[in-house]
Amino acid sequence: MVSRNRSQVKDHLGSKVLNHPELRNTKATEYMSHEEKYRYNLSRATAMLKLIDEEGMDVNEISKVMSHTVSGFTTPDGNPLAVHQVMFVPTLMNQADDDQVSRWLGDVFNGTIVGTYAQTELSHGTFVRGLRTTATYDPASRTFDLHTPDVSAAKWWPGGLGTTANHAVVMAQLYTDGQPRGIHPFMVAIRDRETHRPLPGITVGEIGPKLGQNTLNNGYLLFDHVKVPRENMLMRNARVNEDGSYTKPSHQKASYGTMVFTRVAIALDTVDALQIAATIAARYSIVRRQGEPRDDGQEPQIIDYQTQQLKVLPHIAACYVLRASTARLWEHHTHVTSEVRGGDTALLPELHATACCLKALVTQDCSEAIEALRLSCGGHGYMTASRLPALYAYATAGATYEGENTVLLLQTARYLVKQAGGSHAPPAAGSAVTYLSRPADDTPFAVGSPAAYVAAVGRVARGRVTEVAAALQADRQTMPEADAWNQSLVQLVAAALAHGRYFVVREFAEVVSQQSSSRAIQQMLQLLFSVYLAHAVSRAEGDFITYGGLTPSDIRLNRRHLLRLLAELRPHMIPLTDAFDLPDRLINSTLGAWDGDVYRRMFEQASHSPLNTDEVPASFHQAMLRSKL
Ligand SMILES: CCCCCCCCCCCCCCCCCCCCCCCCCC(=O)SCCNC(=O)CCNC(=O)[C@H](O)C(C)(C)COP(=O)(O)OP(=O)(O)OC[C@H]1O[C@@H](n2cnc3c(N)ncnc32)[C@H](O)[C@@H]1OP(=O)(O)O
Ligand SMILES: Cc1cc2nc3c(=O)[nH]c(=O)nc-3n(C[C@H](O)[C@H](O)[C@H](O)COP(=O)(O)OP(=O)(O)OC[C@H]3O[C@@H](n4cnc5c(N)ncnc54)[C@H](O)[C@@H]3O)c2cc1C
Repeated sequence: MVSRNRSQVKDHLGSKVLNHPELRNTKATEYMSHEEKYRYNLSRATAMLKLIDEEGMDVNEISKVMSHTVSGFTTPDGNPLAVHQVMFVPTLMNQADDDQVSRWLGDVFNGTIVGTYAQTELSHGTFVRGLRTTATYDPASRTFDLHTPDVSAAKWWPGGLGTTANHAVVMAQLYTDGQPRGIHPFMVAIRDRETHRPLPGITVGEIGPKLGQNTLNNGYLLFDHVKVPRENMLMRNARVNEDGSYTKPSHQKASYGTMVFTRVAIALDTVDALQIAATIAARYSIVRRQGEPRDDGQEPQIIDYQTQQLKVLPHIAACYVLRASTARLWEHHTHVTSEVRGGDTALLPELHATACCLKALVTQDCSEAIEALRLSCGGHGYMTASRLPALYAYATAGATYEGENTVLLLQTARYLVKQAGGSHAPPAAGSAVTYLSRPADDTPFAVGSPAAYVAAVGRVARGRVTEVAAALQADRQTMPEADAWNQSLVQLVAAALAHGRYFVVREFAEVVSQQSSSRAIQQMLQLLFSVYLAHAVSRAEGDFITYGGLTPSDIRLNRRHLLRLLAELRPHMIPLTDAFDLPDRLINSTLGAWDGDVYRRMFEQASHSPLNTDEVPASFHQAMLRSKL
């Protein structure tokens, strides 16, 4: 048992979620059927929406409340209204014009309209320009004809589409005046508001079981020449006039804006999943004792094994570092979005590049970390009731949806090599890429100096980007662009990740230096930062020798330094995870409860297995005896 002051849910919104009359009583969902799970998660997601509405929350508050969706409390098997909340509503708010907003938003907020974001098709997800659903404008009837040419162009994946939504923002190839105009968003009613039956010309349903998040309610959707009024194309950016004439958007990728927002939201949100996993593994690692008894006669706590410290502690440091940098990205996104709404798109390319690489870096790091934390809990980490499998399934989905990570890193790399080659508009003041046009920071490497580590991370990023930019430039002289690009793909991805790492550590260095409320807190942040940096070097030693200016001797020193830092961090592990302030009901894990009463909880959860209801289950007589085993 652990004795310390119990952490409280200080956060007002968090306690509103936990104590909401329709949410506070939870049920175990493991043994429910697919349909029962969906009904349970949907009713809880609806209660959350009502809460958001009753409280009149702004986007920051919504993001806080939504962050509970990853927990085992609100919608433990996936939130069927997540895409409504995180993509459909933001798309209307940012891509519909003022008239359209006033036409639809009332019904959205009173729950009459429930939507999804229908972009991906069976045969195209990544290559958005290749989508094949068409929206052909007819000036005579002032309608668009929405059509799915064949089954490979069926929409496939949209969350909430399966059985929940009655509307969709559909991304389709626009044709006006016989000309293709590219991908544009359309507001389309897909089910009757009263009966919920699919409307004429619409085929819709759910796609089937997945690795996780099975109540996200992903669906398919086909159109058979469905007529949509002209006023239903979202017209804040591009316009189609009554006569079919077309007005271009202010930025060619304006219609991709929702994706940028969601990438930022996913980066922020995946750190929540890591915080939960880190809390579970930290608590379990002090409760679990196993091995040859020590002098005090007790078997050792597993956290006192050096290998266990390496499996757990760097990920606690990562929670702090990634939380800070994703929060900064969220603020930056809010700023740039308001500029774009005012017609100034100058900051959009860099926001896109940063959102792409942070979404990729964070989801990759968090899913690897959650898997390491699951393994750190041995056999019991494999139990569903530990919650670690679901957290992994959640985080790893983030590596695919909203832009597959490799593809997003290549978007960032495209921006970086253009910056390095001077073929892009120069970066604005405060840009994250100015380091590419300056001489490398030659601060000598020294273990124990976070500033020296940050400089080395910067040299790796700079070295990676300039090297691949030069290789690409050389290849372009001898082969077609697509071949030259393909020739450098692996190095481009590495360059974008190195740039992302540099962004993250610079942001955290600033957070540490600005922290002035308490010396003790600053020292703790410095220790966490040192662990993160030493671990980052240990994971990419080759890069730090090749580009970062470290010698083999520095590498050896860093390995020892990291292990010393872990031993220094170990006594603070529980306060550092308690500080995430995650109540037991949100964590919902047999291994990660605050009181450490692991074994009793494990037995308690086993008692729910339907196979334990009867001493001899009916299946014994029906299957085993009959087959004469
Ligand atoms: C008050 C109330 C408020 C209410 C508000 C409520 C708010 C609530 C808030 C709550 C939030 C908090 C809680 C969160 C909970 C999360 C739970 C998650 C649950 C689960 C959700 C699951 C969701 C998952 C959903 C999905 O998965 S939805 C599908 C996502 N699908 C993809 O992501 C496809 C990827 N593919 C591409 O994005 C493109 O295909 C492609 C690769 C870019 C190539 O695009 P292409 O058109 O070929 O362009 P290029 O030729 O490569 O580039 C040409 C030029 O354009 C440039 N450029 C390309 N892009 C862009 C871009 N964007 N922007 C700008 N520029 C761009 C490029 O830099 C280049 O510039 P240049 O170099 O020329 O200067
Ligand atoms: C849980 C979940 C929820 C989702 N929700 C939604 C939703 O609400 N709405 C929606 O519209 N979609 C949704 N999606 C779809 C999702 O956005 C796509 O699956 C994702 O964008 C990846 O696209 P893809 O499936 O075409 O992958 P592919 O592009 O087919 O990826 C396969 C492989 O090809 C590689 N590859 C592809 N293109 C390139 C390239 N140019 N260069 C190098 N490598 C490349 C990738 O790196 C990857 O290794 C969801 C997906 C999941 C898993």
